Amino acid sequence: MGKLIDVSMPLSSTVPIWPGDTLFAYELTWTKEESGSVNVGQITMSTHTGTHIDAPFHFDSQGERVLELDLDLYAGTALVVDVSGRDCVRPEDLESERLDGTQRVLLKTNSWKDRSVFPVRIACLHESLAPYLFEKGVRLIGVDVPSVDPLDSKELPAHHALHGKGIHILEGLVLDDIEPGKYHLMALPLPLKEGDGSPVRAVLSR
Ligand SMILES: Nc1ccccc1C(=O)C[C@H](N)C(=O)O
Ligand SMILES: [Zn+2]
Ligand SMILES: [Zn+2]
Repeated sequence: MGKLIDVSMPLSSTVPIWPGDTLFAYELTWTKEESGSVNVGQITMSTHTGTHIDAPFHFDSQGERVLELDLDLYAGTALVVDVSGRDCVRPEDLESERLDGTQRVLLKTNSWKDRSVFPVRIACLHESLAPYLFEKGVRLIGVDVPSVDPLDSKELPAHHALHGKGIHILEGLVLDDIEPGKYHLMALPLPLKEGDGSPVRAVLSR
């Protein structure tokens, strides 16, 4: 396996968050001077900050929580596909790709240009993508935007359609410098027992 390429958003007080959601904060509970031995930090954040996964519980109250998710979903071969320029990604946009046998597909929409602010508009996934990807054997879909649905959607058709086909969701990847093609992905969630989502450190290697 080659060198790891980081495709995660750095977490700091300036990381853009979903409007109205909890701001990211890191602070020291005790400085080395105060404790006499060590600096000890604490973090406060929404589970949907930066590069993260959605557990089905995020949009389905009966759905699985983070700790119940199969870790194998988040580690293994992944195909990076360039779908930039599409408003809504549909099966025909993926027809020329060799998806068969790829359990993980990462879509490079290039629609979140300024990572210092939360986007106003992003490319989304059409719900018909779910049965198409399912037929191809895909189990994880990753995107370079904060959501697989339009930002103002309440019904979340893509989230539900993907979940209905057992396809899990990874959001907020940084794919700007990644050439389309086949990689090895690792993006493991934290072992949050009741979590509806989790930040991940997502990496690719050739
Ligand atoms: N963090 C939020 C706060 C309030 C309302 C929605 C969200 C979301 O993250 C939903 C989004 N559909 C998502 O893809 O995860
Ligand atoms: Zn999310
Ligand atoms: Zn989501």
